[in-house]
Amino acid sequence: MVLVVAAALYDQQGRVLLAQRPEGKSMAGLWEFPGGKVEAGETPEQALVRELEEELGIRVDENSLKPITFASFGYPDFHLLMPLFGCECWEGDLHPREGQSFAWVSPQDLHTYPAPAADIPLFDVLSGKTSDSE
Ligand SMILES: Nc1nc2c([nH]c(=O)n2[C@@H]2O[C@H](COP(=O)(O)OP(=O)(O)OP(=O)(O)O)[C@@H](O)[C@H]2O)c(=O)[nH]1
Repeated sequence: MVLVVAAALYDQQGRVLLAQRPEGKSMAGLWEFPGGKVEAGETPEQALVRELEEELGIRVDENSLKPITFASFGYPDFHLLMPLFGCECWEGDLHPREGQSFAWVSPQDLHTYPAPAADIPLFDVLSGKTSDSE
């Protein structure tokens, strides 16, 4: 099982940041939440603060990370467990430090972006979609 932690960064219009996985990585071209694997000895919050600095060049206080939901998804080669934290404040401007493209997306439009299968239930949560409303 692989523990990955991810962030839904919100701008002032309530849009969410998606990043496109660059060429050369697994699942290249798909849009996902910034984040990455939790390393040995890290809490999920510490890992997310580190990843956001490494990937986007922003500084986030752990206290600004609010748990939203999680993904638990079986890929053919590993099982992903991924808590998703919301974050509305950070320091610094976003820079694609790993060559990613960025998109600020209204929650109801998240489904129009091709994404890893594990993310689809997370898009449902963020857009307020329930099984009753399908
Ligand atoms: N950051 C992030 N990773 C996700 C999301 N959804 C999802 O399935 N993943 C998967 O979780 C893993 C995160 O790994 P990572 O981003 O730290 O590492 P990486 O690019 O080096 O991955 P790789 O070793 O698979 O190439 C990847 O397999 C990625 O495809 C998501 O929304 N955000």
